[in-house]
Amino acid sequence: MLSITPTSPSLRPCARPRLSDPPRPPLPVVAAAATSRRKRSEDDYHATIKSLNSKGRYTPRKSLGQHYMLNSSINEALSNVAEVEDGDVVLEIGPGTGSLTNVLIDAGATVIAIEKDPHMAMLVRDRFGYTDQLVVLQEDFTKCHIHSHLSSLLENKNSIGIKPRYAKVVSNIPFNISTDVVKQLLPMGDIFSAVVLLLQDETASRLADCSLRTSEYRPINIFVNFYSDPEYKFKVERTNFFPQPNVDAAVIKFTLKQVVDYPPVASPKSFFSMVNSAFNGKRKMLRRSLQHICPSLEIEAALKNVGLPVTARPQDLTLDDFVKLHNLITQL
Ligand SMILES: C[S@@+](CC[C@H](N)C(=O)[O-])C[C@H]1O[C@@H](n2cnc3c(N)ncnc32)[C@H](O)[C@@H]1O
Repeated sequence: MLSITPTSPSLRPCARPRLSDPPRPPLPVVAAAATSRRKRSEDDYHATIKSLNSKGRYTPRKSLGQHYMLNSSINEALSNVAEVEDGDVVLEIGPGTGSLTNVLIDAGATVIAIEKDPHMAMLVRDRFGYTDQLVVLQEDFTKCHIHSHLSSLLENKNSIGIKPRYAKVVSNIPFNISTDVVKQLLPMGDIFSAVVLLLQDETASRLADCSLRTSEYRPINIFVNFYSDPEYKFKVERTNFFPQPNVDAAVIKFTLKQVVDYPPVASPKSFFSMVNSAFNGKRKMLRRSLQHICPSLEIEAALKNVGLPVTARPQDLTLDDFVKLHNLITQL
């Protein structure tokens, strides 16, 4: 006989939307999702609305990119892409109502969640008050000292009695801080092994697939490939969020390189300064845009040495080419 429990999503007492609720979005679609590890989904549309109403704050804040995930299978897929397992330490940026946090805690992780909105920080603290697997910091991620927060957690033994060597990042972040998040986290291969993010689809595609000689090829592509191996995982339709954004999203995984595996440059700072100068004069040939580093003739000789034409422009160079060029012209 079929037994129905109060936890069946469609029968929970909170499942009735208020009259003020916006129309229910169409059935969410995920282009690809990993196998679900949990038996039930708690954070659907009704649960999200109930959660927002519970603190007397129903209207999501656009300035904070508050688009809440309504599809637990996508949260499961994010966790699976990061291979979150018992004893992991996971950083979550912007937990919101805690739908992804719920899945991460369920997978056995200790989560450090950084939430800028004080109401949402309070909400998520209340929701998971029963467990010591969650630390909530009410801070702006772009301004916080993430390294020191994480290092102290990694020094402790985890729930299965070992000290985890690396933490992971798993987050559905506000689209407007994507670049800041990527720039801040990717060079942290000393504390993170993987960074799995739900980003705007177009941004995820641009970061994962950088084709030479296109207008999308930018210094950020050199940066991403210097510090990580990026992989576009799957597209997430906009109908999966409340409120619905104007664009689709996608999951991207950055497997972080450890410091010993970074391309061999004497100083990443001087390397990226050269790359930025090269792209600042995008239509200019490198023999002109890098003239402030050394004379044109020497740049031409270095380009030939790398196997490139003397007329090369920044969008013609791979990461490897940039590394060779940098090492040649800065060691002259
Ligand atoms: C796209 S929502 C995702 C919420 C939740 N993770 C989910 O999947 O439903 C982004 C969350 O990030 C928070 N947020 C926005 N800017 C932030 C910042 N600079 N630092 C930390 N959290 C931020 C927002 O308040 C919001 O809760």
